[in-house]
Amino acid sequence: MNEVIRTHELTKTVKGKTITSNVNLTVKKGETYGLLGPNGAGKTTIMKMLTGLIIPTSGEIMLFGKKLTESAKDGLKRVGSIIEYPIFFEHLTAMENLRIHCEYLGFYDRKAISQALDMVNLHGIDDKKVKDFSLGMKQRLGIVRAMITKPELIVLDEPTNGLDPIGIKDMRELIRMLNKEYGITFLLSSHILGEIEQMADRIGMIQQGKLVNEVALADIQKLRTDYIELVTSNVQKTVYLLEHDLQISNIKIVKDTRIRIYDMKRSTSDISKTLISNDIEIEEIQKHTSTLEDYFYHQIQGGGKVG
Ligand SMILES: Nc1ncnc2c1ncn2[C@@H]1O[C@H](COP(=O)(O)OP(=O)(O)OP(=O)(O)O)[C@@H](O)[C@H]1O
Repeated sequence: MNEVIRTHELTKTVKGKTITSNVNLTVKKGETYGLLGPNGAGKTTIMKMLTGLIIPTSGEIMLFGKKLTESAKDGLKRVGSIIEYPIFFEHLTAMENLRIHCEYLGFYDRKAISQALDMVNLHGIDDKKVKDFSLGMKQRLGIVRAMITKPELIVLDEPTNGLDPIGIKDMRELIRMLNKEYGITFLLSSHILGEIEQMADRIGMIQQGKLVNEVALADIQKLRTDYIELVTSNVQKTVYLLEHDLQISNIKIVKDTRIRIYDMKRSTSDISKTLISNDIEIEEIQKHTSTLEDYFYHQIQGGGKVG
């Protein structure tokens, strides 16, 4: 089974308000999948449905190849999750919290707890109560708790939210390590593109409750292009000079006065010198790289799929 999650037309309505509609997403085994979308887009709601915390209004969830329903929740035993914030017994230590959790689940393995605490650098603080933990430590403890029963899928809602830069880096490294070394599949959410970019292999863009696009990061990166953009009032002569004097072939006129050069064999200074020596007035010339932001902006603004 190569698919861990597949949803079909997953929809949630609350009191007549549509929160998510017709979401068809697929999470493949071994990948880190990032749900990306602004606050209120519906990411948490999707994750709650996938982890059995709320029931979909309509649509279907396939978890490890089996349909997830109220009476068939077996697949959830293979899932660990932190949706919104992890809640602990604040007056107890990390170890005590984990023991209670494991006993509750009927999974008791003292060694596994100890190993898991080591893995996330939470050992050596045996006497410290959770109420004295930083948010980053609590998040890491939340992950330990989510993974202690050795799940195949971990669902994390905004795992870096509220963390300081070191906490964010630690969290990223922890997720990467668990994914690469233990083969755990991750479903994460974030409203920050840069975060998702650094953690996910594939991205599902959520906008107003809809899945706008699902794309592999590697595919977007292939689409990144460098170009030189120049602005001049004499477009015709400029294009002639670029083609004939500089042998540049891949040119696009984007507006009346704006030209994009995708053929990067000539530098901006070579181009400027040639044009100036031919009496062309250059209002602006600059090298650009299309970014991931450009891609997503285009998807949301120009894709026409939102709404
Ligand atoms: N039970 C509910 N009743 C009414 N509205 C709800 C309910 N649950 C969620 N919503 C609304 O649905 C929208 C989506 O919420 P959700 O928490 O899923 O978004 P999100 O993408 O996770 O955003 P955030 O990052 O802010 O948590 C929000 O406008 C929220 O207020």
